[in-house]
Amino acid sequence: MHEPNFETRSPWSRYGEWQEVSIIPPKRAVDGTITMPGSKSLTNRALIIAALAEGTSRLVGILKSDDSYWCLNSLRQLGIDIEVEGETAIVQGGGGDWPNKYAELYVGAAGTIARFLPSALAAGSGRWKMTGSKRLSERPLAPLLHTLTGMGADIRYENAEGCLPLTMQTKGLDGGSCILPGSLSSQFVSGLLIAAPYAKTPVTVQIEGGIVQRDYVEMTLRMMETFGISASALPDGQTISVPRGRYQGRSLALEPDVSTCCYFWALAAITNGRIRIDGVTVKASQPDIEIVNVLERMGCSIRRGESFVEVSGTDRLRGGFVLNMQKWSDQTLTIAALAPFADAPITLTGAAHIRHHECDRIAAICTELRKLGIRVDEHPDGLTVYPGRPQAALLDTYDDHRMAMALSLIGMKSDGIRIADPGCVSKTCPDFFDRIAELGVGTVFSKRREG
Ligand SMILES: O=C(O)C1=C[C@@H](OP(=O)(O)O)[C@@H](O)[C@H](O)C1
Ligand SMILES: C=C(OP(=O)(O)O)C(=O)O
Repeated sequence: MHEPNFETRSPWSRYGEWQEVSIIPPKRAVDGTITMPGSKSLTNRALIIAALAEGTSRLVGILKSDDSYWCLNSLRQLGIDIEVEGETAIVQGGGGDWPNKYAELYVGAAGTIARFLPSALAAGSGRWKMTGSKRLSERPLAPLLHTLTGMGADIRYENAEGCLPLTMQTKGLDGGSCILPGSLSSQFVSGLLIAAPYAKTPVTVQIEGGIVQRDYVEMTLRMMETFGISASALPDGQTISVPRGRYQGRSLALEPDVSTCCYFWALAAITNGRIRIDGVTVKASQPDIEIVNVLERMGCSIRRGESFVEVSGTDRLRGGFVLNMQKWSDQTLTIAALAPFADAPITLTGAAHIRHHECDRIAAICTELRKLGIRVDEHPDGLTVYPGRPQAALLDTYDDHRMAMALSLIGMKSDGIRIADPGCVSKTCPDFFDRIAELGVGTVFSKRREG
């Protein structure tokens, strides 16, 4: 079993004392109306932009999970005053510089912080050390950091060049034109855009090649606009220009986390139940909302309300299709977990970049599905999953919240599924197992860790 990196678990995490949870299929069809906390992606964008802004921001409906905790904590280390009252964060913006001129920043396992904060740091002046989990230190970051070096940041690497841990000495971003690759992660582009208004000259970002998960860049541009900065993109979307300016503090309500909603809609799909999530619509800015169209194609009934989305399942999910996951690849694991229960194979493509996420997600899901006796073909950019009846097994989660939540779905339909290291869900959904238990799924935690 994969040894978790417990340092990444924040005070907002749960279940850390348990080595395993058994998932027991619900006794009767799941039927519920629920709400979800705020989006991880929107929370961390809003926190960093509010910290850069002039004046006070009030962010309503933040996500309280490891990824947002380490973001908040890093901003506080930089001298930004942030108060959290329930699910609201009140941020006193620093106006584009950081009050503390030296800080040691630990960013956990969060790709969003590792890719969004360095540019924002480089826009100010000071010296900062940034460290993260072992896995985060292996994830791609070099293209962004090299761009920042080209714009004036002095970055020293403790181990491998272009990776965490690092120390940055900065005195403002020079600005100008830069080229960033789009195929590894959309977060490089988002990261540079967030800090771009504070550069000494306007910034133009040119995206090299196709970009994965483009909607997250659109989400960044919309959040910048909310705080008063309008960037402009050429019609092909590959070149984005950002004017100089200063964000202004704002009050805003964040959308619920659609990526987390997907596990609950999938729960309805797989158990032939019904889950309505209030406060979300199919017009959500997050790309994972595409799952409702796919569940519909698989035979589920969808109600697309003015202020809710409801999924009702079916007694046999339909398969027999190929899906390109490039635009919403966080849900590759969810669809792969549903696929054994479909009536024909499902092939997922376009997701080579998820080999660089919290784990090599393509290799990991293939390995775990095979442990269940499910036939899987692994491809460089995805996988094909064949219909089958999952056998009882203890499944590894690779310190990856999405592996844990997706594999749990299998236990909601099949007997004998045990999930290792349930605590890893706290990266984005710390109370995941309590939430499914409230809906009638059995959860039995076992093997208390020592010490
Ligand atoms: O910008 C964001 O908030 C995100 C972008 C995506 O990452 P990549 O573009 O690195 O794949 C996504 O997988 C991640 O969960 C959140
Ligand atoms: C890829 C993910 O996270 P991040 O890149 O933000 O760490 C995710 O949440 O699935």
